[in-house]
Amino acid sequence: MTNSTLPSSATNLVEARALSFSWGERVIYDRLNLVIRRGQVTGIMGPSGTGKTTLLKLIGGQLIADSGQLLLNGRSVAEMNRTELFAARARMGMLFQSGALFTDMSVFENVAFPLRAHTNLSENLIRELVGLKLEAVGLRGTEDLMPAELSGGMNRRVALARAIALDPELIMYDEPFAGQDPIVMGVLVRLIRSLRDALGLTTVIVSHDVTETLSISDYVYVVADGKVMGEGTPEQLRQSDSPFVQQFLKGEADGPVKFQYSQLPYLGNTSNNIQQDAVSVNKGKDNA
Ligand SMILES: Nc1ncnc2c1ncn2[C@@H]1O[C@H](COP(=O)(O)OP(=O)(O)OP(=O)(O)O)[C@@H](O)[C@H]1O
Repeated sequence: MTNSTLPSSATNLVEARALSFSWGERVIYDRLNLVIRRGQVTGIMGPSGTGKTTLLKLIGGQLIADSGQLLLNGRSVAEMNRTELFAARARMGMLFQSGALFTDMSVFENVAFPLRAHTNLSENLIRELVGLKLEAVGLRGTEDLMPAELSGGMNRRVALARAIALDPELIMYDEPFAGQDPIVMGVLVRLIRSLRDALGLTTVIVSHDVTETLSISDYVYVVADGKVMGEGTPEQLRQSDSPFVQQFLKGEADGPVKFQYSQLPYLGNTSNNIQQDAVSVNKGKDNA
């Protein structure tokens, strides 16, 4: 088979094809196209509220597109049954912004949690694997500590060890640097990169921390107004002549990117608005 006849899933673990998604009246994605290439670190950047977390939920099959497709290993997430979705999710590690550990469980139990939920491994093997994952994030020996005894940065690293417990093929980080001091940020940048290098982990980072995301990514999408406004290697993006991209990279408040919550006119806190919010929250598209 020549390269041109290979299916796109040979190189692309995830593909969004003309993907549209709205919360109520609010359009989050309007025929979005992007790919997550195997073994690469892909950064997805955009102003707050553009729908970066929503995209991770679409990839994880917790939300389903209104139209277009979200392909995982060449298969449409919308067409997977519950068993297939459960299996696909077991191959994904997610590190959410809150990075929440179970506060009433030790570090060991936190990292062991996905192993217990998804496998029938013996207690000895679980102990071995938890040790290896903690080693990978530089925290071997912390097994018996409780989350409250750890610093914020250590908490995040334990959450990372938990996210890689099942040797995922894809790991997704939602704002991994948010609220961390520069030293912890540096540690996380190196850790994310070294996990990619050591395990060949396909990695997605959604973030609005420009410097860190550009320093870590092989390929970056800048998303705003439901579309890809710019894409390329970090170097290509820095040289982009798109005003959107330049405004975003430089963190300027004035320019083509609107840094406001909603493009709908402000109507005051009327009961209509409250009803509208309730409708979008209850829209029932959650597939979790
Ligand atoms: N369950 C929901 N019901 C209604 N609207 C929602 C829901 N979840 C998210 N939204 C809206 O969708 C938009 C995108 O949210 P999302 O969390 O994906 O953005 P984001 O880019 O990750 O933002 P941030 O960078 O601030 O975390 C926001 O305007 C948000 O209010």
